[in-house]
This record gives sequence, C-alpha cells and structure tokens, in this order.
Amino acid sequence: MHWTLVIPLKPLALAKSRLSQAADDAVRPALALAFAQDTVAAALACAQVRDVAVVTDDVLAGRELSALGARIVPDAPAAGLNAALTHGARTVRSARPGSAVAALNADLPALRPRELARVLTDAAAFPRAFLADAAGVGTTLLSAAPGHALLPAFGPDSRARHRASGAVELDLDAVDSVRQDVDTGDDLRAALALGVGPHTARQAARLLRQ
Ligand SMILES: Nc1nc2c(ncn2[C@@H]2O[C@H](COP(=O)(O)OP(=O)(O)OP(=O)(O)O)[C@@H](O)[C@H]2O)c(=O)[nH]1
Ligand SMILES: C=C(OP(=O)(O)O)C(=O)O
Repeated sequence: MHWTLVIPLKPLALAKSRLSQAADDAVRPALALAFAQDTVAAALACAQVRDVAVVTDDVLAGRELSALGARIVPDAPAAGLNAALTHGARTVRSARPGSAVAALNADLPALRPRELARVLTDAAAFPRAFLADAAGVGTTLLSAAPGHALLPAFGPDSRARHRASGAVELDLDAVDSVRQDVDTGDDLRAALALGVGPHTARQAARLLRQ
C-alpha cells in the first residue's frame, strides 16, 4: 500500500512555544521550519509514501516545503490541529478518493525513512491505526486505510483518545525516530542523540553557539 501523508504545521512564529526556554523568539521559528523540513524530506524518501501534503498557512514554510516536493494545502478551517488534518485528508481524497492517508506530526527531526516504512507497513493491516509518541501519552502518526475516515483526535492525551476511538495502537520496537517528537529542550536533546536531519543539525549548531 502506498500512502499520502498529511502533515500539519502551525505558522512558524507561533510554533513550538514549549521550546521557549531552550530557544528564544529569534531562533524558534527557524528551528520549527528545520524540524518540518527534515520531517518532510525523510517522509518523501520513504518507499511506502506516494506523496506528502502539508497543511499550513505559513508562507515561508509553504515555499520551502514545496521546494522539497510537498503539496501545500492552505489551513482553510483555521480551527486548530484536528480541523486542519480533517481538511487535509478530505482535500487529498477529493483528488484521489481511494487514498490511504496518514497524519504525521511536523516535529520529527530524527525521522528515518526505513522506520517510517515499517510503521506504514504494519498500519496497512488495519482500518485505522496509530503510533504513540516517545513520551507515551501523545501520538505521532494516525493512519486511515482507503474507505475509512481519519477521525483525528490529536492534542493532550491523544494516545488514550485514539485508542478509545477504535484505532489500533501499533506495537513496534525500533521505530524511535517516528516516535520522537520535539516539544521541549529534553525532547530536542533526545532527537539529537538519535541523529537529526541536516536542517535541524544546522539550526541546533546555531543554538549552541548562542
Ligand atoms: N495546520 C495546523 N497545524 C497545527 C495546528 N496546531 C498544531 N499544528 C501542528 O500539529 C503538530 C503537533 O502540534 P504540537 O506538537 O503541539 O506543536 P506546536 O503546536 O508547534 O507546539 P506548542 O506551541 O509547544 O504547543 C505540529 O506539527 C504543529 O505544527 C493548527 O492549528 N493548524
Ligand atoms: C498534538 C500532539 O502532540 P504534542 O503532544 O506534541 O502536542 C499529540 O500528541 O497528539
């Protein structure tokens, strides 16, 4: 099965507010963009991924991510993360109704294409499936096979909410790069230890020089 990934991204000036202790206002937007660039580049390099749609209203991010090969979908509902994902999945399926779609967070700077391929291969066995984040409370990926609505419930305690919604939790070892989202300075250190993509590596080096 080949997947279309739907990746949501807040306007960069507002993104990653919980990183404010580790990265000040002058650096954080560039860091958030770098996370998204490394996430999108790794996703597009994954053999199971047909294409990537990024739902964002950010002009700079739209330009940079479309240069990597992503399609940009405006965040028309402007009603938060889950509305953006529902809109993104609908937009994808209005062009190709039988698409397998998966929502993936834009803050996975250590994402490895082979680990993403393992997650998507397992997800293909279920109508809806999800992967818990490294902290064990959130979600980094939610999938919907052809013919099934995504029904995203991202946000606080999304692991429990996705489970309660009937999505199957994927029980996989050795997919740390798909689980490691970056919300805090500790998360950033964990991602750097796994090995981040080139955009984040450049921005992290800038941060260390400050
Ligand atoms: N398009 C869109 N994406 C969103 C919205 N809210 C969150 N996201 C994205 O959803 C993903 C998961 O969100 P979070 O991990 O909470 O990221 P964040 O909102 O930048 O982080 P904080 O500001 O610290 O809460 C990230 O890729 C965000 O950019 C939204 O309203 N619209
Ligand atoms: C939106 C989510 O991410 P975070 O916990 O990183 O805000 C989530 O896990 O559902």
